[in-house]
Amino acid sequence: MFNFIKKISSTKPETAQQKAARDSAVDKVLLGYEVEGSSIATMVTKIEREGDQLTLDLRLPQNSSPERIQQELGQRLQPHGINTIHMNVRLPAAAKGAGASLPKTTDAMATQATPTAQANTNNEPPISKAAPTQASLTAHPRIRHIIVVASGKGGVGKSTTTVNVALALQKLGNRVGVLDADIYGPSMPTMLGVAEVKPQLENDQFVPVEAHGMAMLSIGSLLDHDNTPVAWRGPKATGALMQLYNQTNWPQLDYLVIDMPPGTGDVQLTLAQRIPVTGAVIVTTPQHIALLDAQKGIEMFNKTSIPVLGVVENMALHTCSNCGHTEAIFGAGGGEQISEQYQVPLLGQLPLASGIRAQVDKGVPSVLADDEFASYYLSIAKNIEANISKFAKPVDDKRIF
Ligand SMILES: Nc1ncnc2c1ncn2[C@@H]1O[C@H](COP(=O)(O)OP(=O)(O)OP(=O)(O)O)[C@@H](O)[C@H]1O
Repeated sequence: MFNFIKKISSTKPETAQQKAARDSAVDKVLLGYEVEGSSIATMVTKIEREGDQLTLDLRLPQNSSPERIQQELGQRLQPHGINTIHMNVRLPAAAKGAGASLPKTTDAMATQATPTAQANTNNEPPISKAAPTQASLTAHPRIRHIIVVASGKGGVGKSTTTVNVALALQKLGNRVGVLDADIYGPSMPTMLGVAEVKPQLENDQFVPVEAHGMAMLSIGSLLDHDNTPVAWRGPKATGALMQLYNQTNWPQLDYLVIDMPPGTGDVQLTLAQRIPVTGAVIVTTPQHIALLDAQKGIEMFNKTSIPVLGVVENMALHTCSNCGHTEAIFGAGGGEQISEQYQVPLLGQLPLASGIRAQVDKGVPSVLADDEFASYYLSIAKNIEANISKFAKPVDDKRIF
């Protein structure tokens, strides 16, 4: 694409600690800097830093001004020790003129305060859209449906639901894969009892781990023990997740179920823009605050044109194992209320039961154990299957992974 960048090595080598601190500061600046209402972090396709030199490959929206962005980013990054920013910019077709009309680089640079910034325009055919949209994405050639399981709030039982629903879909006769994209707390390997198994690499492609007949890959397998999830925020996290999706030798699957990180931040938004998702399942508890966050999740999926397949209300009721009394510990009717408000199906309500927790802790989720809770997850899986075909995406057979 753009030719450019001569790397100038920084004078003093950084310690690992300084490097992590500076990388994290850069990520924060990128996350906080918005271009036309979206964080620029969602537009970064490649990021490299060597000392005080930062190189960014960017896909910018049509009406953005690369020059202004360089300058403003430069001002924000200079306090964090970045003195030169190299920007490789791709603009959509209609904005080709805008790119071409950049002031002559040398003059512009001469008038800029340090840090200096260099933009390179692209000789390749420009992409036709500013940011990918769901409508522009075609299905993975070997994966029929991709379902993302999301929650607005952490700790509501999203991963427990993901693993059991995936196993239930398999029990219904489907070939199923699971992608654990929860950078803040990857738990699939433990819940599936394969925490010790590392994925292999074959011809630069990950080979998913076999877990009870499912193909499983977790972001957790890429994190070192001393690499805190915080260091994976922003562009790095998105890049790692896209790598897991793109550079994995996924077998032929009817469903790939993705356990998303909780919340509605940039990582979720980027995934929503780049992975061809058939639909989203939102997990919530009946708690007021969890419901508010679930609403945000639904709205994010609506904005990114991802169909919401439905809502799962987890920890809906608790039955006391001693006296048999049933109580709505986290409130009642929240899932129904959301499903009515947003006109999305209520896929199921799960009880708060120590048995559900105990089974995932053992690495043998309820559906595998075929315990008294398995039928709840099977019913949710059946509800998903009942409607999914109407949201299927067109297949692109030419795509090579
Ligand atoms: N229905 C349930 N009954 C009892 N315990 C449950 C239920 N669902 C989940 N849990 C337990 O609640 C805890 C949180 O669940 P889980 O890790 O699935 O949530 P999460 O939303 O994925 O969390 P995070 O956002 O941290 O990834 C776990 O200990 C899990 O075993």
